[in-house]
Amino acid sequence: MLIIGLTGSIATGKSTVSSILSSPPYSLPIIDADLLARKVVEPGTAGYKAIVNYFGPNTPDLLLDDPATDTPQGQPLNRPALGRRVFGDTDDRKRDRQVLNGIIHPAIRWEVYKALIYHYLRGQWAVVLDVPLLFEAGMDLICGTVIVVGVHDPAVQMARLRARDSHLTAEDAENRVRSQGDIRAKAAQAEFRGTTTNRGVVVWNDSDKTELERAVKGAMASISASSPWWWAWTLLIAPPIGFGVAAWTLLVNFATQKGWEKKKREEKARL
Ligand SMILES: CC(C)(COP(=O)(O)OP(=O)(O)OC[C@H]1O[C@@H](n2cnc3c(N)ncnc32)[C@H](O)[C@@H]1O)[C@@H](O)C(=O)NCCC(=O)NCCS
Ligand SMILES: Nc1ncnc2c1ncn2[C@@H]1O[C@H](COP(=O)(O)OP(=O)(O)OP(=O)(O)O)[C@@H](O)[C@H]1O
Repeated sequence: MLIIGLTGSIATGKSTVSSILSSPPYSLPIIDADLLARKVVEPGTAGYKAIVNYFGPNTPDLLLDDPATDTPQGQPLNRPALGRRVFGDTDDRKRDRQVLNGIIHPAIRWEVYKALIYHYLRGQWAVVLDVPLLFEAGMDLICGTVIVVGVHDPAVQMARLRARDSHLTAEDAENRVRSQGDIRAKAAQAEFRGTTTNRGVVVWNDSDKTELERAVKGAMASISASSPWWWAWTLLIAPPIGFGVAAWTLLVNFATQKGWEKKKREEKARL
């Protein structure tokens, strides 16, 4: 089964690409990290308790004060309030973001592995792993292909973000955009994996949605040509081959990650 990592920056169009890929003619299953990130912090979970313990004492509006949303396990998190604590580029925000990531990411990873096993056993030829922080969380390691969805103009990205999330102030939106790495760096990292082998694909989403659909169609034509459905069935029917291929993918991705880190270090040293 081919694992297609789908990433980008905030509001660059990952979910839009996800919904294209989940519809015909592709009809691929989607594992959405943003949804899992919500599931693992529902009232009563270990993630919820850790967040309330750490952020509760100095975030008075951390929990929703609305009887309609209360659960027997407690009041749900007030996500915009938590967002204001962790998005931004001051040292405090960065530290708090690291703490939140440390609580949520291991739980998301576990949910992702369970979902991957489920789709593998169902004989899917490919599955889409929609993870905004795919590279940052090191999840590119398990992907056969990584698609980065990017927008060249930050003003377009900001306008789409504010049109979609109208509850965010201009400052909240700025802080969210600044909390993510530069999209050009993510695109370069995908290209470094190898565009000719389809291990890394960049889809630019600067124009309208019809243009985006066309770009996705082009990308999927070459990805599916290099990983046909009968290959997924071979991997399922012959588990030793499946495990061998998975181990090989991990090894190649690990070497690529190390190569990328070395390149970044050398570039930094030259400055
Ligand atoms: C801070 C939270 C509560 C804000 O929730 P809210 O509903 O307002 O936003 P939502 O979850 O829809 O996120 C919107 C976008 O923000 C970006 N984003 C989310 N978390 C992070 C993060 N830790 N660092 C950088 N960008 C992030 C992503 O592009 C995401 O798609 C929430 O984003 C969260 O729990 N983040 C930590 C978990 C995480 O890293 N999620 C991303 C999946 S890997
Ligand atoms: N090509 C496009 N033209 C116009 N609007 C677009 C285009 N692509 C996406 N959008 C809109 O921009 C907004 C952000 O897109 P989307 O939700 O897909 O981004 P995302 O990368 O998944 O965001 P997030 O990181 O916040 O989850 C949505 O309202 C979407 O409908």
